[in-house]
Amino acid sequence: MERSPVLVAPSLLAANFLDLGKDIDMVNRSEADWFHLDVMDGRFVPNISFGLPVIAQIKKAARKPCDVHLMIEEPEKYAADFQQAGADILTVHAEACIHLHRNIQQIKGLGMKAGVALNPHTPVVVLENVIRDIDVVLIMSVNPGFGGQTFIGQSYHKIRQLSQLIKDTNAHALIEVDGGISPDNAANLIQAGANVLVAGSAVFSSPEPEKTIAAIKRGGR
Ligand SMILES: O=C(CO)[C@H](O)[C@H](O)COP(=O)(O)O
Repeated sequence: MERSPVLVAPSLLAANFLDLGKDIDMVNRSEADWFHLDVMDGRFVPNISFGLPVIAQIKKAARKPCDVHLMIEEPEKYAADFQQAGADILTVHAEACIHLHRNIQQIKGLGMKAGVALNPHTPVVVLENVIRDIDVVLIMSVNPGFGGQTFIGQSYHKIRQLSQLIKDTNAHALIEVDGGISPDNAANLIQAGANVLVAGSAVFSSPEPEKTIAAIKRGGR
């Protein structure tokens, strides 16, 4: 069977917020597939980023789906607000959800695709009983909270384990990987089974960001 093409989701966390419209236009023009938007609350992760009003503004200019990654406690309190702000895919952390199954149903009930993120220390097996309900699993390949960190090599093993779980359970979830991704490791990630690659610093610190996006999509070539 032919493999579906890899999706690329530039993370606006690394964009220039003084000229955000320019970076959004670049992503619109590029071969990128989604906008990746990182929301941090200073509690679930040791950093605070941006929230609902900024996402609502980004949504007005974005011509591609908005993939919102909630690094926040009690995400269920805000799911409807993020849907209103324009999230197409809403990802919560397994570690932040006491009732993960309920949270996934809530997101889908609001008409969004449901994502579940796993921190580097969280084993894939925690998803065994919900994997068939999930649209996207986000494997964090750095500890969440900051851009520009070094990719954690153990993530390859986790991607392969998740890929096997998806096959074994006949699930349809996409495997998204986030943290320390660049054209240098894209081929290995795709080979391991990743379907969606998130990249922040590699894209927005590149002198030719559109070419970098295209290179990640083609596995570094
Ligand atoms: O979720 C994140 C941080 O928590 C970012 O999306 C991720 O780190 C991407 O940034 P970079 O490509 O610079 O590593």
